[in-house]
Amino acid sequence: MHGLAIRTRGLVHIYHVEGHDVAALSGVDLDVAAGEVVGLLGPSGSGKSTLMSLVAGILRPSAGKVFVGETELSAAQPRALDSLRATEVGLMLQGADRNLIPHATPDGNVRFAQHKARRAGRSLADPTQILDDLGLAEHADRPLAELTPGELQLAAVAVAVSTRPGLLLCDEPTSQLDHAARDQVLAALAHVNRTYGTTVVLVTHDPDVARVLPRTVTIRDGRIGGEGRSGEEYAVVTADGFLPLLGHVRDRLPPGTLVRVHEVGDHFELRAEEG
Ligand SMILES: Nc1ncnc2c1ncn2[C@@H]1O[C@H](COP(=O)(O)OP(=O)(O)OP(=O)(O)O)[C@@H](O)[C@H]1O
Repeated sequence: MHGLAIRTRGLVHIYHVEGHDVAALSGVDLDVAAGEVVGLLGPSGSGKSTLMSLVAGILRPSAGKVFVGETELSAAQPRALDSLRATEVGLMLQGADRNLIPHATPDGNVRFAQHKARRAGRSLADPTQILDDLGLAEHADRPLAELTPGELQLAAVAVAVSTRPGLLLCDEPTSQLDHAARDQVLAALAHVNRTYGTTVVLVTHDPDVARVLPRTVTIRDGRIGGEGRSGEEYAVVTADGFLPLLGHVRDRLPPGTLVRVHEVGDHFELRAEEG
């Protein structure tokens, strides 16, 4: 069991595009424990993919810190980031085909994905075993063109976990799949988490997927806008003491509203000033 924890502090990312800046993340404090399964939710453009790329070490933050396990990615040398990506962090991009070599079989894909780690002297699970674990034993040697979308996504999971990473990041792993295939992919991710202790973070837009996850984190406008625990929504106090309002409350308390915070026994009440 060797899951990796994630910790981000004051994470900011700004893209510079044709002379102007786009702030994709504006201060994200996120803790994911080793061995957790967490869903990242949020509207299109809220910063989910940017956060995944920062945690994967593909992008460097404009400010703030990202830790994966003991490694501070924001301060790591390019070579250390390369090695982390080749062995410790598995990344599944959106769309199975972006994670697979088209002319190789599932078995060939897993072998190729293991190549760098094997050359570095790591002892790795046999590709047959990995594909068997994910229910792809019968398809190991078939051309990808003969596989269903669900089987292709399972092959992408096999590739992403081929070096037994401590952290698996998946960008919309169940989009464009029918319900049966979606459930198979979720079961495969749960299996990887349970069996290897891998920490799993997945981006999803599917409310049915969000509902079955033990924890969800919602990104809104480049910040953590709320968290869900088994379907219940919570606001989260940030490291610097801000409390983002959840959607429906936000609609009723426009910017500039004066709010009193009353301590009433063991709980707090928010009271908006009239007028
Ligand atoms: N390579 C880039 N160059 C410039 N701006 C970008 C780039 N990637 C993302 N952005 C901008 O950063 C913001 C956050 O984008 P990001 O892709 O992280 O959001 P997202 O929540 O993953 O969206 P989606 O659900 O549509 O994938 C958006 O305003 C987006 O336009």
